[in-house]
Amino acid sequence: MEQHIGLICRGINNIYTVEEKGVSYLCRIKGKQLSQVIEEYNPLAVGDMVSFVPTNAHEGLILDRLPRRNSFQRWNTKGGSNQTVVANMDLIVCVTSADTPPFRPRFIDRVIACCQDVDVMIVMNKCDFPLTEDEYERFKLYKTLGYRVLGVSAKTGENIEKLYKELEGKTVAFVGQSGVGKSTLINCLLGSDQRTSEVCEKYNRGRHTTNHSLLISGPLFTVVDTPGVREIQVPHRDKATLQEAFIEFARYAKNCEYERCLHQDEPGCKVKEAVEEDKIHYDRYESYLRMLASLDDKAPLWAGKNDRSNSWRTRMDKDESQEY
Ligand SMILES: Nc1nc2c(ncn2[C@@H]2O[C@H](COP(=O)(O)OP(=O)(O)OP(=O)(O)O)[C@@H](O)[C@H]2O)c(=O)[nH]1
Ligand SMILES: [Zn+2]
Repeated sequence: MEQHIGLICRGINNIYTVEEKGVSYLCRIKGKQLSQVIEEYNPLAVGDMVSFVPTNAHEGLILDRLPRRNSFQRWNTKGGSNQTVVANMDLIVCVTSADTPPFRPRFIDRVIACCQDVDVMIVMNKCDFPLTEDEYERFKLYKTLGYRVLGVSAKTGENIEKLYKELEGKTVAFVGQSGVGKSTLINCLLGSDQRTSEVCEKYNRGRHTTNHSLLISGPLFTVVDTPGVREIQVPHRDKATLQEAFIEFARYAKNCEYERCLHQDEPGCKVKEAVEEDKIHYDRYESYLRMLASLDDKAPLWAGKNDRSNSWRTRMDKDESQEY
């Protein structure tokens, strides 16, 4: 059988929509498991390229996942493993909102830490609501740190044109807390209500909540709408790599006394010193420490830890809801 290469546009209950040259196939994984992927919550994510064989004009079987260029991963508490939300993007757009839900900078910090080798841009939606001075300062900090930031309103149309320009020619994923307006913004940018109408028809309800990722090809850019989450946790990984998500640490970290300093309580830590001297924003440091602590609780199920009890699960669930 002839092998084809396609792009995963959607995955629901182990059935994946794979697109090749404008033709869609509904595919399952051949043999139910991809041989090379064992340690992850989900073997495939939207944005993955796969090899597959069509079984008829509309269906097929997935054989392999092609190597990923990058990914956006989070910790899946229930599954006790890392979950890839989306792969192979040119840009992750972290959508936040000025109000309802309120601005949560630590959520943004975690989104940044969930990006593996992919650029992130921070978009503040619902700018028709005012920010407090403190919130504004904390938002502006991302710009100072070198991130692209933009305030927009899907409701009034403010800066939508500018956002459009940022996305042109790219494949991007919108991620963020539930209710910040990801789907509304996408509809606004694509000039359609593709996402909302599709879900409304299917479930026959007015207000929709995105419950699975979907890749939508627009005329000038491609966008993935991801399900909103109430909380997000950074994936399990080597603790020493977490500081890569805090770019302002680097210039101080290189002078820390210990080579693998985690900037907690180590003597001669220059990062901590910089925090004390207000050279690093205290809230960002606090954000870092919380994420670092959360890594202690994460031992992936696949790492051979079979001693985890129900009390462990309960603790994790509680931690997640208390993360702010
Ligand atoms: N005031 C105001 N409301 C907005 C704006 N953008 C979206 N909303 C409203 O915010 C609510 C949530 O919007 P959604 O687009 O469903 O949010 P979402 O981020 O896709 O939510 P999930 O699907 O749960 O992830 C809706 O009632 C929108 O009408 C905005 O710019 N200003
Ligand atoms: Zn240090």
